[in-house]
Amino acid sequence: DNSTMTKHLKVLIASNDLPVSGVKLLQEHFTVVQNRFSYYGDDEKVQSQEECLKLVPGCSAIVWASSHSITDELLDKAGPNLKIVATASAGYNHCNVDGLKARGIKLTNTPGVLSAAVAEIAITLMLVTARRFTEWLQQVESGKWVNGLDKYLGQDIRGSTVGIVGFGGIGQATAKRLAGFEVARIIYSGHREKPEGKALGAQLVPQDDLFQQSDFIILSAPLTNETRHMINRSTLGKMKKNAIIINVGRGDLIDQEALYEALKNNDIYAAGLDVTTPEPLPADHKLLKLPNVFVTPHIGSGTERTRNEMAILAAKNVINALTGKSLITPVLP
Ligand SMILES: O=CC(=O)O
Repeated sequence: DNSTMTKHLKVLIASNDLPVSGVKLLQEHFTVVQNRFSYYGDDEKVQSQEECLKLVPGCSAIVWASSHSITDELLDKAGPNLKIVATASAGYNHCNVDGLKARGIKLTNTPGVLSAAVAEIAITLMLVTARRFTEWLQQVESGKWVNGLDKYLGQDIRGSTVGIVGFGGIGQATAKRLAGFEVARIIYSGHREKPEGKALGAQLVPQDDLFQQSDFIILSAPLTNETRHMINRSTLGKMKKNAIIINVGRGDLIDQEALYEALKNNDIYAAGLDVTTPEPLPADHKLLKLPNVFVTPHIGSGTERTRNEMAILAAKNVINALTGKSLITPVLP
């Protein structure tokens, strides 16, 4: 145990909601300062940002646990001690990679541990959109059921073609979970063939083919300049009338205005979104008025086990970085 060697190092936990398992692990090794305010939603956003700027000077590490952006101002305020930012998320589009790179600061994320939980939400959203839960739930709430044998019929996952955009950990975990659903085909798009594809019965196809052939299109790609608005008027125009889009990646993978039009005109069948632009999506947003949309509030990794594993992985990356060991899940080594 060399924790006495590191106790003088200060670590900022930049939000008040990191699972306590991660907080405790960090406290065993470092002097931990933690944001008292919530970074999710908007209520305490300004206080939370101010608190971070106040606490960060002299810190050797920051554990980031929100989808808000890491600003240059924050990194400058931290000063030369800052060695690593560990984000408790798989995505790192919000992490100011250029700013970290320019300052020689390491970055880690938490892929892998959350793949199963996010895949479960992808499957959930496939089921609830294919089976028209938005409409059914409205009927239950109003007490007026219209469940005649030929009414409000849904679609089967059985026999369908499922297209997965972004066949990394989450995409593969989703394919794995489809094994019992008797789908006809699993196809995926991306830069290269993945060695795991064969065992999962998944086949690499050009992205346009995926958009044209899929009954379900699952977005599990990271948000980059290349993937931003990959779902747009043009790609929506290639899709089948019964296509269902599931997004468990990032809201900005989709041009939401174009998606709204396609859903409203029934050019496609439905959308299941765990991520939106913005987050939170305002309660009166027009997307939420459509009968063929089901939205969840960015809960992909939200299970007890997964959030704990993410917190611990983030903490372990910090410990390794500050004790000269190699990072477990590096983005910027
Ligand atoms: O959105 C959640 C994540 O990137 O882990």
